[in-house]
Amino acid sequence: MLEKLKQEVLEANLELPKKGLVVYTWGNVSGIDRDKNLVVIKPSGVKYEDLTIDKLVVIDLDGNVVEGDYKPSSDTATHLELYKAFGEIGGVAHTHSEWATSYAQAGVNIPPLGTTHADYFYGDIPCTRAMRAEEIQKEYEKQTGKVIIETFDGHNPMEVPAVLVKEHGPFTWGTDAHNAVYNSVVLEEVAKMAVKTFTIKNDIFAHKMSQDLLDKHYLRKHGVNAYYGQ
Ligand SMILES: O=C(CO)[C@@H](O)[C@@H](O)COP(=O)(O)O
Repeated sequence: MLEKLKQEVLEANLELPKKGLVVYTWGNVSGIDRDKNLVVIKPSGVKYEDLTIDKLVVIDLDGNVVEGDYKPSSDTATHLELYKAFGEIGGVAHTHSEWATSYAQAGVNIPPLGTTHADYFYGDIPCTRAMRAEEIQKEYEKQTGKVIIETFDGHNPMEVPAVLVKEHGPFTWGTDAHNAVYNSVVLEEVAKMAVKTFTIKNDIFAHKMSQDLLDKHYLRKHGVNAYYGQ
């Protein structure tokens, strides 16, 4: 069942160590079949070098395992909350990539400083609020998803397909599992450049890019009259 989606999710997961975004088992990727409302996700705690298609887990939107012999990722409930709230997304990725996680640990949004950011993210990449004790103690992973959704209240998740979960790390999403990982790669580069920019000169007022340039770069790629590429 879902062989094409499983292949996509396998390749997207394997892309994480290839791009240097995960160490050991510090991440996971999933993809959804919106017709069947089924999600394919990495099994929990399985090393990337041991990951094969038959180890992926198929779950329904309530988290019930429909197919697979392994336990799904411990972050499954977070992925499911995102799929339920953001109807247009087809894939979710989570990593502990160094630069983005450093922002998450500092509890600071990544502001748009230049066109690299603006080509993919139409504004700040937000950091969530800290999780409350009761959210940590009960249904922690589900509550993590809810805190992300709260952070995006009133904002289009496709315009900024990434979030920094405070004291934890980044989640990204996209049209499918590959696109979610692509956004993780871009997020990491943008986070690294932001740290370096502030290291050279620590002045947010000097660096925050103009709204005109942010509009130009985001909309020429993603707007109704986009003209970037072929
Ligand atoms: O966030 C964390 C740990 O802090 C997890 O995402 C990471 O260890 C991966 O967990 P899984 O192996 O997917 O269960």
